[in-house]
Order: sequence, then C-alpha cells, then structure tokens
Amino acid sequence: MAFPARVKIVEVGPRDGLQNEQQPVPASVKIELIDRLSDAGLPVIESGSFVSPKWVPQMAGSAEVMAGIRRKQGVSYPVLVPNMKGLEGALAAGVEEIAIFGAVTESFSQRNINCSIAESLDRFRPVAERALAEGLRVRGYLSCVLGCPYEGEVAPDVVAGLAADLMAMGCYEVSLGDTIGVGTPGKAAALVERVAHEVPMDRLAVHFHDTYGQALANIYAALDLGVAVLDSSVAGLGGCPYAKGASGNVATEDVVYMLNGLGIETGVDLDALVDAALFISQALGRPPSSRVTCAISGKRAA
Ligand SMILES: CC(C)(COP(=O)([O-])OP(=O)([O-])OC[C@H]1O[C@@H](n2cnc3c(N)ncnc32)[C@H](O)[C@@H]1OP(=O)([O-])[O-])[C@@H](O)C(=O)NCCC(=O)NCCSC(=O)C[C@@](C)(O)CC(=O)[O-]
Repeated sequence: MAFPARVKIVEVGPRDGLQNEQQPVPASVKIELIDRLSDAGLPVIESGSFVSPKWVPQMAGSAEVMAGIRRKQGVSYPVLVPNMKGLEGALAAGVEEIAIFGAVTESFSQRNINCSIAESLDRFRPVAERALAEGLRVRGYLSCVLGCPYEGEVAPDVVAGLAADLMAMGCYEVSLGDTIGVGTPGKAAALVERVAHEVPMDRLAVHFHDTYGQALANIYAALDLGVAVLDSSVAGLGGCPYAKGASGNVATEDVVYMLNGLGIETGVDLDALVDAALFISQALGRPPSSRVTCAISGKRAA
C-alpha cells in the first residue's frame, strides 16, 4: 500500500510527556509550550488531564493551563478524562475534545485507573455519551497494546475487541498505545492489520514509546499499512507513571523529519518545533532526547 499523502500528528508532550516529571512544571511553562506548538503548526495538542491529583499530581493544574493557552482556530486541545468527575472539570474548563483511556490487560487497568477492564468500559460509556451530547469530540486510547509491564505479551484479538468497544461508544478515533515501547515493526504491523478488521484504518492512530528505540521503525510499518494519525511528544518527553522504566514517546521532531523525507505532508514547521523542544528542555534542565533536535541545534551552533 502507498504511504498516506498527509499525516495528522497528535502532539502529546504537554500531557503524556510532562505527566511523569518529578518536579512541578509551572502552568506558565506548559502554556508557553502549548502556544509554541500551535505556532509550529501542530493540529492537535493534548494539553492536560482531568484525573485525580492524588494519582497524577503533575496534571493538577490542567484547568489553569486550559484557561491560559491561546486557542488557535483549527487546532484541537484534548484532555484526558477518566470518569464523570473529570468530564465535569473538562467542561468547566471549556474543553472541546476529551480522550478516554483504557488498557488491554487487567493488571495495567487496575494500576492506572483502579478498576477492571469491564468496569472501565462501564465507566467510560456514560462519560462518552454525556461528552457527545455536550458537543465534544471523544478520542479513545488503549494502553499496552504490544506488551504489558505486568502480564507480558498481549493477543491482537484482545486489542481489536476493545478498540471496537471504544468505537461503539462514539470515539472518532482510537489510539493504540505501546506504553512500554516493546513493539517491533512486524508485531506492530500485525496488530494494526488485525485491529483494522474492527476499526477503519482512517480511524486508527498509533502511539509508540521509544524505550527500545523501535518507535520510528514501528511508525514506518504503520504508515505502510495506511495509518495516517501519529501520536508523538516534543523533545521525546515522557514516560508513564504506572509503567516503570518506560521512556518517552517518539519525539515529534524525529517523526516530522522522517515524514518530510518521505514527502508526507504534516503542516508542521520543523524549525519552530525544534525551538519548542529546546524551550521545554531548557525549562526542565536536561537535553532533548530527540536526535533531530540535537542535530539541528548542533548545526545552528556551528
Ligand atoms: C480513575 C481514578 C480517578 C480512579 O481512582 P480512585 O481512587 O479509584 O477514584 P475515586 O473515585 O475513589 O476517588 C478518589 C479521590 O480522587 C478524586 N477524584 C476522582 N476522580 C477525579 C478526577 N477526575 N479529577 C479530580 N479528582 C478526582 C475523588 O474526588 C476522591 O477524592 P477524595 O474524596 O479522596 O479527596 C484514578 O485512578 C486516576 O485518576 N487515574 C489516572 C491515571 C493516569 O492519569 N494515568 C496516566 C494517563 S494514561 C497513559 O499515560 C497512557 C496513554 C494514554 O498515554 C497511552 C499509552 O501510552 O499507553
């Protein structure tokens, strides 16, 4: 199959990227990061989570962040919502898109959202229904699709069934999360092919963490099958609080550089994106994990 001519990048850095930071990141820094990302042309920027602050303290200021950002026409700023309380918070903050997030293994579901998979679906259904009735868009996530830190291998049939459940709730898109970054291109492709029997390819997104350095290769395999929505994180920020040792998402700069090379349009200005990556890396006091940002900033310095 031919690669898609255009790809939508879902920037998850301000949420997935920063949720795991040990030191508090001020709302002002998150706001500047999000505004820089929208200026760089990212069409979707996941901007926070309305989850329990006891579970993920770093996301506690999401309402302040949503109030402070400069919302650009045509850009979506989704937030994660685990339950009705989260939806109330998101609605009060004027959010227009939410993401509900489940897992494909019981152990991860318990550790991440403190309930079984079946309970999570029962919890999400009314959340999605109410969100849709309020005119919000709803995205779905599944974690651990290529392996679980507690249960190991995961059967693609299980992922496909749960992806179908999320679509049946009214999600416009389902993102397949390789939470601990263990996937390899063959397995990623087999998974996408299997899930595409239940969910149309144009409603599928892939969300690769780069723990084992396979994320770009996995993305290439997914593109080859026609996947045209990619989640990634500026500067390669991230990690999951409930998956010890998992590294950040694939860096958005690395994805954009690869897509530029393949002649696939994204609408993203790579130089402005690198500036955003350098901004947040400086604010966090460590170098970006993006190879592309390191290469471009090195070239600039020279
Ligand atoms: C789902 C719960 C709330 C269940 O947690 P629980 O403890 O079972 O919830 P509860 O209903 O019993 O409530 C406990 C307390 O939390 C409060 N609470 C309850 N809900 C909310 C809320 N929405 N907003 C604010 N506060 C809330 C509630 O009011 C109560 O407060 P208290 O009475 O003790 O003072 C909890 O487990 C939770 O918040 N989990 C979130 C975990 C999380 O955010 N994980 C990271 C995101 S997932 C991810 O990164 C993977 C992904 C998406 O990127 C894809 C991939 O890579 O795989």
